[in-house]
Amino acid sequence: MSTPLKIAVHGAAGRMGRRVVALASEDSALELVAAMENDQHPLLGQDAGDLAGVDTLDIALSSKWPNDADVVIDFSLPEAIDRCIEKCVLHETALVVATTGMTDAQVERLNEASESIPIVWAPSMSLAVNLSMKLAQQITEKLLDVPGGLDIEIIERHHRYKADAPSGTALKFGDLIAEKLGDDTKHVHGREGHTGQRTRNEIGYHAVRVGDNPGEHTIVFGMLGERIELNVAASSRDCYAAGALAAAKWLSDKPEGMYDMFDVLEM
Ligand SMILES: NC(=O)C1=CN([C@@H]2O[C@H](COP(=O)(O)OP(=O)(O)OC[C@H]3O[C@@H](n4cnc5c(N)ncnc54)[C@H](OP(=O)(O)O)[C@@H]3O)[C@@H](O)[C@H]2O)C=CC1
Ligand SMILES: O=C(O)C1=N[C@H](C(=O)O)C[C@H](O)C1
Repeated sequence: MSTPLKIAVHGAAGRMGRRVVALASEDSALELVAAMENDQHPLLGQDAGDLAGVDTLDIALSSKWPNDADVVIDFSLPEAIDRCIEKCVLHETALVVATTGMTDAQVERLNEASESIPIVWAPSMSLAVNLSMKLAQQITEKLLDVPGGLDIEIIERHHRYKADAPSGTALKFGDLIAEKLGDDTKHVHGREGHTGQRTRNEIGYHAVRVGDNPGEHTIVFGMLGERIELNVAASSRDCYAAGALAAAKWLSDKPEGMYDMFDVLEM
């Protein structure tokens, strides 16, 4: 039997962090070596397994950075990401970044970090979402010159607690579709008032926040006379947690560089 991969979870007491800890605890190829949170977190000191609703793992929630992790999996907040990047570079630890809503400056720092450590960065770790992204590109390509023109709108739905809008996934859907539409694509966020007619080259984004929805994206391809709606919806957070763990395993033998879930899933 080979040695388990040592993983640390950053944001371990969060909604996603707890699911990553829970799924990792069931996987003999993985060993949780640290569960990190901010230094003011009220649950510091509690066992990560207990918090995740699985067996006690003897790993206390802590703000201390581990020095024995092979891969850090980050599901935290933009406020927390800078320290995470710094520490991974310092300890030469591979990093899976799932956090969304980062600033351009943070993305730049992440790219710089990828010159010295391997990083997987994706706004959605879900297999179905990443597959849908490829399908959205194919549909766009096929419909580009449809008579009467093509209108693309992205509707995302998430739980009421989500802090960023639109979702990182919606933005990535938009960027990938824009690659097919052309350089003059305009990204339009919501509409209100006397907007005038829709222009040909825009992608509209609409963020819905309702109840406990773990994440749903609908890409509407509207034409004159018919429409396609590509819908991908999570029924639990485990699709993201499982994807992040697969990314950690995939990343463990990779050289420094920036990778995404298309690389992990070989799409
Ligand atoms: N790529 C993907 O597949 C997915 C990405 N996400 C993204 O992951 C992120 C987390 O989502 P979710 O779990 O729902 O959010 P939560 O708010 O439940 O979890 C974030 C956790 O990070 C903690 N945190 C805050 N500051 C720090 C710090 N300095 N160091 C360590 N941890 C810290 C928070 O603590 P506190 O409560 O004290 O603030 C909280 O426990 C979001 O950006 C979300 O969009 C979510 C799902 C899938
Ligand atoms: O905050 C969430 O919950 C999610 N965030 C990610 C995003 O912003 O794209 C991924 C997923 O949709 C769930």
